[in-house]
Amino acid sequence: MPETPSAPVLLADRPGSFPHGVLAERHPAIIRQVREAFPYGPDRRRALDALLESCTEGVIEPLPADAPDRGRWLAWGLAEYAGRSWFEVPWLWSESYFYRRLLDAVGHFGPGPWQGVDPFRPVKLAELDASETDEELAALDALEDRPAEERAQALLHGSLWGNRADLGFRLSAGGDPADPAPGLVADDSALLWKLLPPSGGGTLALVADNAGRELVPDLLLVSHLLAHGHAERAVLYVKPYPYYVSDATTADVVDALRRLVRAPGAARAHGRRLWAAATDGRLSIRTHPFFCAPLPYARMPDDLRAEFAAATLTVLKGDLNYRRLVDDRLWPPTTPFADLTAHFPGPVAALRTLKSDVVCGLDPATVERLTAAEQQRWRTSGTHALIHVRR
Ligand SMILES: O=P(O)(O)OC[C@@]1(O)O[C@H](CO)[C@@H](O)[C@@H]1O
Repeated sequence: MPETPSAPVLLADRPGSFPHGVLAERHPAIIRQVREAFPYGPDRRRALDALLESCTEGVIEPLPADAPDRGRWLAWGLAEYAGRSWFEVPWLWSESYFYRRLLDAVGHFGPGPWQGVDPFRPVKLAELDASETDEELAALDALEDRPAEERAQALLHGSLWGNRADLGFRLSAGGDPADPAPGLVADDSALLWKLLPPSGGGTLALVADNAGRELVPDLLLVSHLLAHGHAERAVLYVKPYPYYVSDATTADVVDALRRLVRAPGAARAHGRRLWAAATDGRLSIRTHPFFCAPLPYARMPDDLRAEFAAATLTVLKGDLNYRRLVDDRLWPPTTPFADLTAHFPGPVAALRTLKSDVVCGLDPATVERLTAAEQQRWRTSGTHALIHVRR
């Protein structure tokens, strides 16, 4: 296979660019949101103010000498980047490290009263308990009398668009026959179903993204795939600690399962099936430090590589996982997904709404249509999505 020519690493050094806006506006807003969401004492508030100063006017600070994962972060690049501007190192690196520093500021790693407290729990619970979630779960009942194949496709789209926190169970029927799933810029779902056929058995690895209204449809998809034999086992990978505001942890999986079990109708049946699958081992929850690493998946450690190699298909959810899977560079959008994921062990799929600049695997006509209609906005507006699969 010809070597894929490289492309520039995405940086946040250009005011007006999307990455710059995330660091310069979104991160300060997140610090303020967290600071107001909890009755933190003066020490934590001072630490949050110091982080605000660092990430807007200052430089990347090292972790405290007693940080439990200091060695890991030094191996991930902290020795090289400490002392430099947040805006001049790879955007993926500085964005990811911001969340590690935020957890430090709120005392998440302890020791102390805030050890283990998720600073994003209020926003996660608000979303999970929102009335929209009730409506979206009620939509499941209308699915029940549809053919299994149609339910599978609708739940796949529910998981895909859940990444936009818009759970709309998009039935493939209805809509414009010419474009049954508006907003999809690439759709390899036919290959996904070839890799996960009904009664195919095997193991699905699903690398989750956000909690709440993305994790619920992810779990519903897993429930269907297990119930209809598309997979004999499912492994749900979540983050080892709170990350990127809404990324799912084990606590969030439990909250989502409880939300399903206490819902009426088909949602409750899914919840009970998933709870049983988790207790008998058909559904495992796993995590790994690398899911909070500021690095592309091409650099994953061997133990995680071996787990994915053993899966029939690994599905990575969301924008951040996509950026890490294909490497956060400004690739030509028509660069083949298979080329950029040749490093990944075993068949791999990405279900992602486009919320940042990186994209690949699009056909030229699609790029031309999108650019003519929206210049470059289609890359970051969250109104488009893709299903990429490489066998
Ligand atoms: O992985 P998710 O949750 O889909 O999205 C995460 C993310 O898109 O949010 C930020 C701004 O949208 C990006 O920097 C980052 O990639």
